[in-house]
Amino acid sequence: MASSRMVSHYKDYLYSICKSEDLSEATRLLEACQTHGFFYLGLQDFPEGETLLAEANQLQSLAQSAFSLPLPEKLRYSLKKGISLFGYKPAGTIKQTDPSHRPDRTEFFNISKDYLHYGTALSPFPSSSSPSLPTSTTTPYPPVIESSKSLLKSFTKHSHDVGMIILQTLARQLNLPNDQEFTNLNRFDQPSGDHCRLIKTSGSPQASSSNSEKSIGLPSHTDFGSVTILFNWLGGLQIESSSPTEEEFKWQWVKPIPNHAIINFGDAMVTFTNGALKSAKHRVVPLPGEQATRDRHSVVYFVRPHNDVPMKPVAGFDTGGDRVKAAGKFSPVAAPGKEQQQQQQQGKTPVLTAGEWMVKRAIQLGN
Ligand SMILES: O=C(O)CCC(=O)C(=O)O
Ligand SMILES: [Fe+2]
Repeated sequence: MASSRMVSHYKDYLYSICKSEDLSEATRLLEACQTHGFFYLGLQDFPEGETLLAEANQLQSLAQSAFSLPLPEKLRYSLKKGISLFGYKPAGTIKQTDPSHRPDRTEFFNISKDYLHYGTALSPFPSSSSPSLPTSTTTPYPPVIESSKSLLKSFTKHSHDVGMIILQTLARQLNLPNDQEFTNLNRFDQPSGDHCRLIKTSGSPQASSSNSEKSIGLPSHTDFGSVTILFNWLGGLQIESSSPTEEEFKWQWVKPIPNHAIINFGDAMVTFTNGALKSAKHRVVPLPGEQATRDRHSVVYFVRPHNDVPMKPVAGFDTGGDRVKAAGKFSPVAAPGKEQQQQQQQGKTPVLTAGEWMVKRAIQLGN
């Protein structure tokens, strides 16, 4: 993909970009975010980057152990659609976004940052939207995951830090009056949907033939948070081209590059910038060639706006006119409930909070 040239080195480059010492790299970062919504981030040769790479590798091993548990055991930790984003999702549950409604081959564990660091918040959803939610249980994850808590804590903190540097850099590049404009909406110490996701996409002996027609790795979707920091080791990820000339070029491969993270933006950033930044559609397809039968693991960290953040453009992008719908699918303007009607009567545009918005997006995506 064209953005493969857009390779930044963690801290060194990004901090220098923040200090405006490397304007050309910062400009390319902004361009990648406006066009592809994806870029690679080199993590080698810097202590902090090497640490994050090592943590991602260890989490890949953890994923292998966690997914090798028997299905009934994994199902004991299932996330509850529309109730909690966190927990286990079995394969075959996400069909809505695939045009042929093929079942997905991906299972994952969503592990809450708030649970890891603050011991709370199995649900990121504000109690007003879901009054009967449990907010914590003692063992929300299998023992193999629970016993890796310190690794998960470290990975989530380091990944969040990377996300904040990127957001600060973008705020500068977009000439926002305050370069903390985006980071202030994604604070680590606030209750949010931030989480680490461990993923397994199953290979299958028949994967390269007719079976591949009947299932898909992970259907086309946009992420709905702010920044996604993704580590994968096998191919299969594709993004929708920003300028497809012909149908066969509609999807572009995003191959893993050793020692790099893949960064992409989610729909929250589209909302905050009223469309100036892009959240690209992406999917995971059955692996090409000799990789076809191999199980594929990914490790992800999702930075999401904290629960009480209003989902509306930030100062500078709030033109007062029409608001862009993130991914063309879902407008963060609230459906007129009682509170929203009151706001409308007062001449205000009703706006969902990030917590409320994420419930709707999660249900829409089938998880
Ligand atoms: O596994 C991958 O490479 C992509 C995963 C992904 O897009 C997601 O979890 O949202
Ligand atoms: Fe994704």
